[in-house]
Amino acid sequence: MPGTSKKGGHHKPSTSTVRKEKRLSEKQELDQLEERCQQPLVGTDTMQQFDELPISRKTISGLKRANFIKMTDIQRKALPLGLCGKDILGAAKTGSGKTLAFLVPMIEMLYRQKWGPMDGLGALVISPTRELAVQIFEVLRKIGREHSFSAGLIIGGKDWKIERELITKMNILVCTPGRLLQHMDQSAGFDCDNLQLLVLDEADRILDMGFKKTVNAIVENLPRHRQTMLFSATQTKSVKDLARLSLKDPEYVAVHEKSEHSTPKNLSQYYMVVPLDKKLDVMFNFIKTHLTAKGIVFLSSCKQVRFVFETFCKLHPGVPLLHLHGKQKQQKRAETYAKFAAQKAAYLFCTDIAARGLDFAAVNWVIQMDCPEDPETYIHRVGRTARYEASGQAMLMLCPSEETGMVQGLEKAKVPIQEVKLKQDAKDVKKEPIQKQMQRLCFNDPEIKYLGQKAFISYMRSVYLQKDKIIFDVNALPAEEFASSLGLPGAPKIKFVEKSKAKNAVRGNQKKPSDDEDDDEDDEKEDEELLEKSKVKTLEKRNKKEVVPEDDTPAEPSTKQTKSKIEKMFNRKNQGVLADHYTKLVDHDSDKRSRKGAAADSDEEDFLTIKRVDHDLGGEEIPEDEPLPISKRQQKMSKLEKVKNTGRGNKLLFDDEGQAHEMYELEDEASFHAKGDAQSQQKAFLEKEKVVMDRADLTDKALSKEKLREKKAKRKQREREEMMDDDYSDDEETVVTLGNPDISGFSGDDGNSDYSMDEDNGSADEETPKKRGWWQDKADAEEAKKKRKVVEVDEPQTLAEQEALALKLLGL
Ligand SMILES: Nc1ncnc2c1ncn2[C@@H]1O[C@H](COP(=O)(O)OP(=O)(O)OP(=O)(O)O)[C@@H](O)[C@H]1O
Repeated sequence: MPGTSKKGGHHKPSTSTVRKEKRLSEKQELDQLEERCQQPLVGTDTMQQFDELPISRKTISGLKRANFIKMTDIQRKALPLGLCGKDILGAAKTGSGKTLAFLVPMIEMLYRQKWGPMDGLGALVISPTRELAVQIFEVLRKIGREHSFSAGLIIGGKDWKIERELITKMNILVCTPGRLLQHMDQSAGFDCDNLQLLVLDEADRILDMGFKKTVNAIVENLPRHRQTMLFSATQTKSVKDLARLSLKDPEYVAVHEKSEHSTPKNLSQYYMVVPLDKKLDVMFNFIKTHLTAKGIVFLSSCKQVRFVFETFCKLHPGVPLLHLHGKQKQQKRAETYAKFAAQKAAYLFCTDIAARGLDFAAVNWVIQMDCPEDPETYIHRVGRTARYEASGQAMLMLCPSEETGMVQGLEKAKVPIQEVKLKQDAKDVKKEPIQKQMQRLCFNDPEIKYLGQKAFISYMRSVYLQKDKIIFDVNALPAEEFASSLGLPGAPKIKFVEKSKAKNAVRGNQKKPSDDEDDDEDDEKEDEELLEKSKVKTLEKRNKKEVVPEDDTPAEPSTKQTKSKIEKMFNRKNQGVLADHYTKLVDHDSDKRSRKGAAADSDEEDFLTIKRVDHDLGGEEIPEDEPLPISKRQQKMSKLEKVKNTGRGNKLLFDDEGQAHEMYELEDEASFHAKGDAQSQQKAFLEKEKVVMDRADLTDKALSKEKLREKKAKRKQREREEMMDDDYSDDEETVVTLGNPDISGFSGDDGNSDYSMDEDNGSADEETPKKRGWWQDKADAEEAKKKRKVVEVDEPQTLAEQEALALKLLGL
């Protein structure tokens, strides 16, 4: 009988029967799920496990395999609503499991709607950072492993062309706002008209000013009729925000709102008042005394992160150090993320790019070297530890001027934090191992010094640009001491500090600037002015080809005369390099150019510049009373200038006797005529030259042939490599991961689902080796491969061959 085989008298059902049964049970399940989801929610509060909810077997199995059995509070509250298609505003503490609270309803909604390859994009998850997007995508891969949707990760930093092609074939996208909008604008064929569900993770961040325009533009491209979910540990309740997302009667799910604290209960939080110039010392000592810990250290700018990371690495604390910030290339960021996740003991220096959502296992400490801009940022930063049921510790370093304002803010935000005192010996001026070493590093390596100067400036700028002027007072900071602590011979002069001082002097003893609207406007105007002025100044400087002097001169003229010996030596030693560095230091335009390039594929740069619009400082002024030091570079340039002005040189040829001759000397007439008449001489010359030219022509042709051959070989090699890459593209963290096992055929995971296009292919597809699906690990794929054992034989020709084949198939 076709389709059946006989072995030991046992009847095996045919493949089509198995498929029919499977289809039927799937249909029954879908009907039941749909019915349960339509019913009013009763008793869901008491449910403990995922499998008590109307969730498909496939998802439950994915959840189980990832060890998700019991629901967390936010999941218990949000899942029933999400599964019923409600719009949700979800708020719960960091590390409480919000990711599953939106991913499960998302997968289920598409499953219940029998979403297929031809339906296009069904669900969209937007994350503020690439790292968080990757993380969400990984969870989706885990729990959705048994579903057959195609899913893609769109975060920039990868091949645009490939992304553009694949994005049109995805059912689910996890992305960062900038890159998504770019595709909406530029990728023909990418449309979201069918979108059913939109999720904004870390919604308050995505909706804040930095992403405002991008998000508005994205939302304009989405259908109004859809389900929308917003999640964050610090949720937005702004009616305006919700209106622009067109939420329909959203359910506000805030599980920890009534709890006493806004941070995880297993988190111990401390703050320490540390003078600005002692922070590096304290941090380095902390690392040295916690060598077996895993910690995340937050600083306020990329430049500080780089400086502290580079210098600490050179000081060899005895534990791996890593750094993560928005100006790194995507690949580097991904590598750092993976490395830190895998380390048991390590310290990661980072900006707020890592403040939200990142879920590194077993982080013991979160240390905030720089004060966060507000309590929300504090809550997200410390939330990188004490996740789920783990415990953790957090330390906040506050400058004396920041203490009162910040501690009050934290209290208001229900953050339980206690003060620890800095040990007296750390305050002791004589004990400054880091400062001495920093000086040495800066002295020996101009790059480090340059980084130090940039770090200094960017820190001062970040404080200056902070909104909350009660906490952040740039004039209260000990600039000179801070510069010394970085190893710099003096504080780079910064104009905005001067300006701010002057402003305060005018204000006299009036109360400190508050963060009300007017003040903000004032600040913004002032920032814009500064930016414009310094742009003009930088341009003027560049036009004049001015050499910018070494600007280590302290801000105060009195200290200018007392240049230390070390400083003078340093200046001499690194004069050339420094002149170059200083050009870089004031060349903010070029900085911006490079930043522009980076920002093109760096979303978080967008938001990091919101309140911190990158203002040029314009403060690197040339002291009028000092002669300009001339760098080697400039000396060289002036030499060139001199040579230029001396007019064109003459080319001379020297004969065997050493006599100089002009390149073209006129022959005397007699010797010219002695060689024959002019015409025959011309003919002979032309013939001779033709031989030379022909020979050269031949060599050129051979050379170009050789080059063409090489080019062709290289192209072929590249094509071969690309083909190999295509075959294994889902081995690596790609921008777009093929969510479907076979994008061109769109076959389902087992080819049996109701909406699988090739379900009638019978057993033929069983014999075709399948590509590894996006939900499968390598090991899984290998296992599946082993299971699909196929006996390969040549067509039997004789009776004996047919018998042999029959025995082989019967396993005898
Ligand atoms: N039901 C569950 N059972 C076991 N572990 C869970 C469960 N839900 C989530 N987790 C784990 O808890 C950790 C935190 O989850 P998740 O990253 O979703 O938190 P979050 O609320 O989004 O945090 P954040 O606000 O920082 O983004 C993760 O490691 C996740 O694997």
